[in-house]
Amino acid sequence: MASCGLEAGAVFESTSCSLLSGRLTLADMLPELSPVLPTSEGEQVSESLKVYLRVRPFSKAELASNESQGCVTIESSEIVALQAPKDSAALKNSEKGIGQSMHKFTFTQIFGSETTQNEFFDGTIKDLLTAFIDGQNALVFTYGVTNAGKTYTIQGSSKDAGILPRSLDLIFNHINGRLYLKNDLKPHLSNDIMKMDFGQVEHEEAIKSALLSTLKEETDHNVKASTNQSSLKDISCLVCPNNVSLVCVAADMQDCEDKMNKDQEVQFSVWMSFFEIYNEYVYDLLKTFPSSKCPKRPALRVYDDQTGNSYVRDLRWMCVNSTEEASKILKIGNKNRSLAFTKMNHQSSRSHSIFSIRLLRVSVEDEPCVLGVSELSLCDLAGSERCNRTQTVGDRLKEAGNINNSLLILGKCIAALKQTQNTKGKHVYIPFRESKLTRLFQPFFCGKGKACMIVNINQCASTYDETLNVMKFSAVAKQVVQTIQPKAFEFWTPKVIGKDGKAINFDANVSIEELLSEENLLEDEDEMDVTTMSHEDALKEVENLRKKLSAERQSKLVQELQIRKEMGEAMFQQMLELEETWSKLCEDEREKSELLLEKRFEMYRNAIKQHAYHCAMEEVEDNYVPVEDFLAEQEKVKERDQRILELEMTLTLQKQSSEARSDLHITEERTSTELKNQKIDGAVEELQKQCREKEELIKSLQAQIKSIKDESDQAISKTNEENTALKQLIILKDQEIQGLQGCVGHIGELQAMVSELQGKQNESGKCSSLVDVKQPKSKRGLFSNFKSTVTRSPKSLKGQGKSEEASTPSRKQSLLRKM
Ligand SMILES: Nc1ncnc2c1ncn2[C@@H]1O[C@H](COP(=O)(O)OP(=O)(O)OP(=O)(O)O)[C@@H](O)[C@H]1O
Repeated sequence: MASCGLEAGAVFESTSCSLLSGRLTLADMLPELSPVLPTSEGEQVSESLKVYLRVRPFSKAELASNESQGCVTIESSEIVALQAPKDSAALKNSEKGIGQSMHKFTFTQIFGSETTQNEFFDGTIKDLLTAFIDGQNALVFTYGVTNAGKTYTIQGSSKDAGILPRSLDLIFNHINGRLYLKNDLKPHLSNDIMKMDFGQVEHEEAIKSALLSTLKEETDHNVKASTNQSSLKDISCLVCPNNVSLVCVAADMQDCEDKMNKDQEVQFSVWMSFFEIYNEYVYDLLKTFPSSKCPKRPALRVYDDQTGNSYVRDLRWMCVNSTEEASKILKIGNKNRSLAFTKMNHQSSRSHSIFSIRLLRVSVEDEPCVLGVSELSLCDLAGSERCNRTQTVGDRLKEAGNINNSLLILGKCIAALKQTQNTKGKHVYIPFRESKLTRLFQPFFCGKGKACMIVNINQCASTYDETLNVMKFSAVAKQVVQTIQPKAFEFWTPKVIGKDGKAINFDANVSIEELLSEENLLEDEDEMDVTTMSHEDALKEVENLRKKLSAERQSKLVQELQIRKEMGEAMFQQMLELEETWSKLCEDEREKSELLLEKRFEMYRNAIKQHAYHCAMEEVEDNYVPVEDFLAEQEKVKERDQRILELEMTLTLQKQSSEARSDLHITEERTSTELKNQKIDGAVEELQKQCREKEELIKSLQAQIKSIKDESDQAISKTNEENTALKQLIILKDQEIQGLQGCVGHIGELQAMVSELQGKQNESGKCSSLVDVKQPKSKRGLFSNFKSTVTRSPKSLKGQGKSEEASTPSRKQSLLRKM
């Protein structure tokens, strides 16, 4: 077997040079690949990029909010029509005469809203999977606005699995008992294989067990149940009772199966990786999430290998032995994905997630030998969206910016690829390296494998404009013709890396295992020597190894410096070229614009001259007079001038005589004015005198008013004081009256008692009658007088004067004493 890996590397090295120059075209790359490819079995195939459309059904909420306005009509299995709804920018533009309100697009195949996951899988990537199992690389990516059903298409729901779990199931069904269980061959870099020793295999197993243990026991059951019963319920139709894949019933797969059966010594090793590109950083989704102490996820870097192909460095590749195991790992990866709640999708993918499967075909006829490796990548792109529609702010806004940027670059690459086809032979810059996503997609678009695009759309009127953009993008993508290099396992043997990281070269007659075992033997010998070595020898050996290491490091450093220098020189050269081109362009432009300016000046100058000439001519025409008329007019003017002179002289004479007369008149007027002024002065003096007298009178009157006012103020304050005293007196009197009124009530009672006693006296005897009669008389008189006093109104009391007031308290006291 030839060491095709190295040859392929050599081919791609020239490609990487093209990349350095920044001008990479399909036309550049593909012919260079052809010499290493066989022409008999595998000729390069050119076909249009397959673009499938899937239309998502309306949700209940969308139907309720009048989103269904008949925007999307599937006319046939390949043609779909889009009609702009009211309020959409497309309709408004078409009303203004920009663009149309109706668009038609063709796709490889269109799947309506009623399409099941199974039908979709069968109609799209099943053939691609056949090629993948057969050794072909493949890329499937979904594209569409947010909430269009991309994740649903790739992963599906717990009840209805998407294309990814179905693909896994199909692959494992196909392998069906031909799994390479040693698991000591691991994918390395972009297309190589690493041979692992027992310890490394055990380490890999431990990592897998640790990862799987993060799913709880309970979850494990659920995954098993859902994978086996629910999610793979539909897939079960793919699997026969005797566990033979139904997919292989297809003619081509049957061929493949026959081929495999012929070669029962071929086994498969399945490896998977899962990572996301979030805000232009690559994160491994299969590495356990960091603790709360260290919440930052470590980002991975994208590198190019010797062949010029990009790969994610330190990405975790996991060996999987069954669909169940793969589903669990997928579930763990999904948990680590960057999802967020947006206005349009409660579980919106904020990153591009790439799930890759590498299938290693291992021949175990005599000794294990890697025949080939193929890769299937399924990419769930983040939604293309307008920031304001999803109401994005803060982190969401940043995410949207990065998402839109990488999708924009993807669009540019696809447009450039299409342009490459139209301008054969011409260099077209394809900006693959401007985003991580396109950098990793590059090999698939450049012949390394088949790419297939799934466009997801919803039918909502509110997202019509974005959907239209997606459709326009897919229309361009559909025109891209892929030139796929035939890469059957037999023709593309990967480079096998030994334990020391160096490539193991082997010829067709020596199996890889033999080579590796030879190397291991040597290593074993070394190891044995070490254990039996004396202390001095061991130290010497260590010293030896240290020297080797430093020499190795130095050579690597020199290599790196060389590469850097070359790259620097290449870039410098490129920059010089660019500068030269630009300065030439600038010079040309300057000359052109100077010429143009000169021409314009000349034009303006001529125009101004002509204008001035025309004006002058018009003026001459307007003012044209015959010579005779002109002379006659001049005569008239002369006569007029003479006449004016005469008149002026007459006027001067008249002025002089009138001035003499006016001088006399002025002298007379002055005399009379002086007399008048004297009279006025006398009158003024008299008036001033009168004014002074009046002012004095006013002053004396003001003094009188002031004194009167003072007096009246005094009187008022006196009266106020008297009033206050009187009011206090009234209050006292009122209090007295109230006291007396209380006494009156008591007196009434006493009177009643007296009259009762009188009655008793009258009855008791005549002898005491004289004494009894005298006493009541005097008492009655006193009380009646007292009563009349107290019942008198306070007003009448006030009227009695101050003398009475003074005697009141003493009277009151005497009364009370009597009582
Ligand atoms: N064909 C379909 N049938 C039924 N439901 C669907 C279908 N496609 C999508 N859905 C549903 O629509 C919703 C949005 O789908 P999904 O999350 O896959 O969108 P998305 O395009 O991945 O969005 P984002 O880009 O924001 O992640 C989900 O609730 C999903 O279950």
